[in-house]
Amino acid sequence: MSGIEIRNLWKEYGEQIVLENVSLTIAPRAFVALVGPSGCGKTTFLRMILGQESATRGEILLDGKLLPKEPGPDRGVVYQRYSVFPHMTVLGNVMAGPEMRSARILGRRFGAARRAIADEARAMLAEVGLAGSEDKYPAQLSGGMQQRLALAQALMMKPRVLLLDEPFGALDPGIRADIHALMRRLWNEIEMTVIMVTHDLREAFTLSTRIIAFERRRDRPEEQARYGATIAQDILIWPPRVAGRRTMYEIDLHSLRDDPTTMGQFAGTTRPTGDGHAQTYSALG
Ligand SMILES: Nc1ncnc2c1ncn2[C@@H]1O[C@H](COP(=O)(O)OP(=O)(O)OP(=O)(O)O)[C@@H](O)[C@H]1O
Repeated sequence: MSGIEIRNLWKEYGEQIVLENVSLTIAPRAFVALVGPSGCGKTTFLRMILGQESATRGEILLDGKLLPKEPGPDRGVVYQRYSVFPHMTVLGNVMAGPEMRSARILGRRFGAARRAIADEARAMLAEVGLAGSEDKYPAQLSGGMQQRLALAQALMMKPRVLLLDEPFGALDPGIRADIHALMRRLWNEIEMTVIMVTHDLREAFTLSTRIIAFERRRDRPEEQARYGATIAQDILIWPPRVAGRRTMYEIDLHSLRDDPTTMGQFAGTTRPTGDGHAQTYSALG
């Protein structure tokens, strides 16, 4: 399981309030898209879940336990660019994380352990469509291939939460469609919760189970220091998507009733009414 609970989270940098009182429950295996205007704190929010930034106030819990203060293998991340090591081969990049972990546990890497990691890395590269590129360096790959590599590298650590910061933002539309299909397959197959920052609403609707929009409700310059961004919209994708179940007919809608991913706890959520139609609640009313 990998449910995330965010309780009354605030982030301030000096005088500037970036995030204001964000509370959110994310169900295990949800795919949440995070949208909002530039500078509203999406990356900051992701970095707090990753453990690269600490909250000024509030808590983040993963499966009911407070998140450790530093990044760990339970949380993987892919950025728009520069997620991979340029001086390592494709295979080396994918092996690096597990090798470091096994070196820490065993003191050094034994031949058999290393071979097992290499086998797993090759299988992962095949999974993301990079079989045959094992000996290349990242600079020899296209942008789409580099992002596939970054995904493979993150997934090798078997994260419970995968954080994506505009991972497909720099790709051409055709390549982006291919990698969307890959991303959807990986989310269906692997037990993980995904949180993705994107500027592309179409991408958000294509991939996610739920869209969270951050917005600064008061945005006059003199108010910026006193008010941060918070959740302005919480939109359920309808018909619902559930990881591992590809069609609506495989989804037991009644079992979803207590699932915040699909039922949405906040104003602005689109809820199924039970008769197959969606009902949208006003965001601010
Ligand atoms: N380390 C930092 N020190 C001070 N201010 C910061 C720091 N990191 C971010 N900020 C500020 O916090 C605000 C939110 O930044 P953030 O990058 O999280 O926004 P964003 O919504 O991801 O923006 P974009 O969509 O443009 O990537 C910005 O005003 C930014 O300048």
